[in-house]
Amino acid sequence: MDNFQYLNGRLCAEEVLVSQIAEQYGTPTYIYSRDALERAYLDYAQALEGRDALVCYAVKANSNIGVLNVLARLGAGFDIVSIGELERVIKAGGDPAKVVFSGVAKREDEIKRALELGIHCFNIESEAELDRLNQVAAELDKVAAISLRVNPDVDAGTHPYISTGLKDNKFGVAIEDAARVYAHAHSLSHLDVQGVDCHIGSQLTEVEPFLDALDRLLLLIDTLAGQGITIKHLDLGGGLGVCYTDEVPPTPQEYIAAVIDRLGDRSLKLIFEPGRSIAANAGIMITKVEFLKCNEHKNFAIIDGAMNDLIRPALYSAYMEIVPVEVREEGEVRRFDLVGPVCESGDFLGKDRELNIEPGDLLAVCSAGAYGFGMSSNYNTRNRAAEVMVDDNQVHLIRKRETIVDQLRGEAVLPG
Ligand SMILES: Cc1ncc(COP(=O)(O)O)c(C=O)c1O
Ligand SMILES: N[C@@H](CCCC[NH3+])C(=O)O
Repeated sequence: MDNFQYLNGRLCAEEVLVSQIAEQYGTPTYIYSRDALERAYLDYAQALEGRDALVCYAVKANSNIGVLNVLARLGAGFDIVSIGELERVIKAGGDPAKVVFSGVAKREDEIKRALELGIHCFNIESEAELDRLNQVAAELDKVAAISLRVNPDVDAGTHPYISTGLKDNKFGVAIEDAARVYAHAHSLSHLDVQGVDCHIGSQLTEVEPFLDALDRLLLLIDTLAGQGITIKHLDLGGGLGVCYTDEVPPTPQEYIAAVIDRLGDRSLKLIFEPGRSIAANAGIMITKVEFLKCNEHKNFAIIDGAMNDLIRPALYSAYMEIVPVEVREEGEVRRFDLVGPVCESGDFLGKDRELNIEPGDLLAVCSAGAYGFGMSSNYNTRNRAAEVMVDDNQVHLIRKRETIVDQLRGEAVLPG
């Protein structure tokens, strides 16, 4: 969180006081740092310099078009999982020729639009999806570049909800079926087999599971070569973790160096789909303490940010660091559960946090740039938060706070 630091006890986003941003834009608000986003992307791009490679930022991590635009300007590619994400990429100035399309159930209309826009590759997750793509491509008289997402049955050692590379998970084609499915893909007239793809999970803090998966994919690539199918690119998905508490994940440089080392003299184009490791530490979410509610068992700090704004703690029991925006000189540190206004006992952003706070104080939830706003909802008819980006000490509103009028647009009562 280098771009969010204290100066004389006051939290700054770059050199802008976070309290000033709160005053201008209200709370809860997501604050992103352009510099942090750029540096995180460049960590990948620079580690791959001199190689045929593509860094496809996983749009789902943070799909704000201001965020996408910052990355597009650096030449990023994008990993999408819906046509909505592709439209965002286009609106943000991204290049469709650098887009890979993941996801287990691409609809015909989504495939059609992606083919018309000329994306780089479809990451296909089942045989049925291969046939669907071939049929839509034939109707449009196009040839679709594909890679198969292979499920290598590797334990990513992460939360079960964000583990994707095990036999039990819905994702990809089982590695033992892959050679047969590739042969089928190769036989289809409107498909061009280009790559092999996998994504074994998110928030990985060790390099070994990635390398285990890589070893299995390399074996598959050699088997396919024996079948006369030449694989040109290797897409290892996303998944590199960040530090939320005390995790020490490998850096992108370390991870990529280990991958390149494993490739030997194979001349494969490399594709990565990082989401969290680009966006998480580029953002915080700020919220205000409304009330303190203390009884003999517990102290609750009731805040104006809730599970609808940031669902990671409620959904995965994820730990997110929460810090005061202005450090109090006086008063006492007490232990609080930080709970929101939503009518659910699971509505908390943090538990048992030692803080010196009073009503009206501002708090910042750290590392909230990924899977924060993008997973927010209108539950309890709450309006979605505002999003701002700090750039060169300027604060830009990149999504205005939603209003109830915005929310009700499109809803209707029955006639009569
Ligand atoms: C196919 C695919 N690629 C990339 C990502 C991005 O993962 P992460 O944010 O962990 O880098 C995901 C999400 O886990 C994914 O499902
Ligand atoms: N949404 C998850 C990660 C899942 C990534 C998508 N496959 C999180 O907040 O940690």
